[in-house]
Amino acid sequence: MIIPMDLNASPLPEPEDDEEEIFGAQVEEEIAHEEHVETAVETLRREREERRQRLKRDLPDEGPRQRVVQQPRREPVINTRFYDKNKLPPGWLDCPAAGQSIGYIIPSKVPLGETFNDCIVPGRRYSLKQVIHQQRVLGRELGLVIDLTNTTRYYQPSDWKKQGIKHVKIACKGRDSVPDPESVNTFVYEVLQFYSRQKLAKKYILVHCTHGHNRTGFMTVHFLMRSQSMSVTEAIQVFHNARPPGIYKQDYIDALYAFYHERKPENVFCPNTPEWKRSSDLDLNGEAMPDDEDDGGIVTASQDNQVSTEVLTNDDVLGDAIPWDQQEAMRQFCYHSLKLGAGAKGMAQFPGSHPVSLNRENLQLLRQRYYYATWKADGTRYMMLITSDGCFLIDRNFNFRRVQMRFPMKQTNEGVGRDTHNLTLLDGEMVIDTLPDTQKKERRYLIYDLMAINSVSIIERPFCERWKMLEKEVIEPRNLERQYIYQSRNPYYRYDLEPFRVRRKDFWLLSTITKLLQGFIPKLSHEADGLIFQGWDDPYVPRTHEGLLKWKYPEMNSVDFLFEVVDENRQLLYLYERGKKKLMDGNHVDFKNGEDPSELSGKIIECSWDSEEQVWNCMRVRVDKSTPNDINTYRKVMRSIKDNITEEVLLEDIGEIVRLPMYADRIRNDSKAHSRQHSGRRR
Ligand SMILES: Nc1nc2c(ncn2[C@@H]2O[C@H](COP(=O)(O)OP(=O)(O)OP(=O)(O)O)[C@@H](O)[C@H]2O)c(=O)[nH]1
Repeated sequence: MIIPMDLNASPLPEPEDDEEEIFGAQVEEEIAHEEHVETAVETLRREREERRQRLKRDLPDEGPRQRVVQQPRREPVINTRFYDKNKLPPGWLDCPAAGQSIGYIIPSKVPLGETFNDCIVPGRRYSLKQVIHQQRVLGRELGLVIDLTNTTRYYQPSDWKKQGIKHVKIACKGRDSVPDPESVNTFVYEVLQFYSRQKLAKKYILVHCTHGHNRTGFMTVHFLMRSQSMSVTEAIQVFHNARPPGIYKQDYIDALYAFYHERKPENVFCPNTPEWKRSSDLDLNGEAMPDDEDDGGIVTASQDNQVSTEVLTNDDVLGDAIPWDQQEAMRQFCYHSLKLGAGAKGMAQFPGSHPVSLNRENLQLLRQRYYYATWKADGTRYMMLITSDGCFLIDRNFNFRRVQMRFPMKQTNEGVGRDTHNLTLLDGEMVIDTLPDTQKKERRYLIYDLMAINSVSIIERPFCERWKMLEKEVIEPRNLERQYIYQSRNPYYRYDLEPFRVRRKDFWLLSTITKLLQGFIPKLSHEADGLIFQGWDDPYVPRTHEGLLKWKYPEMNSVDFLFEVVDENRQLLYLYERGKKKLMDGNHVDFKNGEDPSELSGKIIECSWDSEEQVWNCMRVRVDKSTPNDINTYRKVMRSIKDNITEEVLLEDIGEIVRLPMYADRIRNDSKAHSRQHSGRRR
């Protein structure tokens, strides 16, 4: 999306005199005992003022200000509970009102309601009405205000609405932390939605925190990063130009580089704290007093920046939450790409293709169609949607979460084109690899299918074509850019800081299945629980795909039950039948790993069948699933258990299959093509 830049707009006029302002202050809930509080506040204020005067007298002019910038901030000496509800935010008065527009975003300090008038002389007021008026003078109509302050005391949001302006509150603590990723996602979504809805009349978005620098800058930079091809340095500079000195908290700047996996260039410096902020309020140590909501202490940069000591598990929740509406729109895109028609709002189910268990009957399919095999990676299933403003993992519950990844487009001959993929839909398994040399654990997304590329559905194309496109269009451009990062559009990007690695899954000719089973799988650096047989010419079939076959090691054939414990520790096992719970009478589970059954009541448990004891064994709790298997899946698993296709039987059968003429010819051709490709790569 291209957002017109309006960086040369003229500076704003000074705030005008008060024109009968319309706000009443909102009384903060926590100030319950007003009289007591006001006396305490008065005393504290007087004491602080005395200390400030003393410091001003005793210290040379620049002394304390230097220390403000260089020393780590200490805890405030005043209990913030005693803040006067009409106290001006420190530095607010001298802080410039608003910056120049960045596209349609106008960064601003918080406008204050009329209850603040006693503290502000006419001529220095900046109320909601004045904001609207000032922007009108500059030819801008406001349509949306995004309020990032962490309080409701500054003005009444309903006053914006009375003027026909939408108000969105995204409360962000300014102290001790950068805005959290979910708030950032909400901000970017709100702005994008606002842009996309107003086709003709372009209205502007006022974004404010308390002073319109750090939180406002942080959010604006995120928006620029996701809506345009920019580096973090460029985006920070754009904000700096529009609202000097821009973001002036070092940790906010570091968090932005960390979030977008970019190396910070050596010549990037954090601006000094502006004069209006430094001289506003000083505490006993000569440091700037924090506002109750804004400013302050030690900021934690994104976790990517820190050395991680976490233990990786397949059940970890990956990525950041995003607004529900955004998920709903992306669900519809998936349904559309998979040609499923529109899913009922809020009711859509995970549409990914699902294999069926191999039995003696469907084993015959291998003789009728041309198949390849691959190991059945045992991690967590995710589809992935890459869009220009982010990359989203889609779990089995059809929930979307954002992960910070980069998927560049293939370079055209002209070397121009869009920078990254937009609306490309993939399918795969997230596994945890243990690196053989160091035993270090690393997450890897093994992609095995490509269903849409840049918004074009390709599900009807044969699998072999989709799989080749996956390599050419998605994997190769990433690898190339990674290799030649210094020549890329963003030489500061660091793929090694992404939350997981990415690879295309390999598929093996059926003639090499013994090697796959006995040589390759045992050496894999992640778990595998069987094989997948993939029809080489098959389309992508959403939901159950009767032609996509899974073979599991016999002891790993499993069913996911909904488990419940009722009175007197009676176990109940449920499956689903036409979307409703179905009690599986006569089934019983053993908990050989010492789990307490009563604690698992209400959970989905994955069980394998012990044919000697005629009982189910609980293997694990499926935290990634909210519904049990369907009765039909259960029947297929039971059939596969009964048919008992052992490794031996399987290898024997496939040995026969690959001698069939249809296989023999294609295998010969494919082998030649593979070796040509490999020798081409080696050259
Ligand atoms: N289609 C396909 N699926 C694979 C592949 N490798 C691993 N899988 C996984 O195999 C799963 C299907 O096997 P099941 O045994 O039915 O599923 P599960 O592992 O118990 O988990 P559920 O998906 O919850 O049923 C898919 O959902 C994928 O997560 C692959 O190469 N192709």
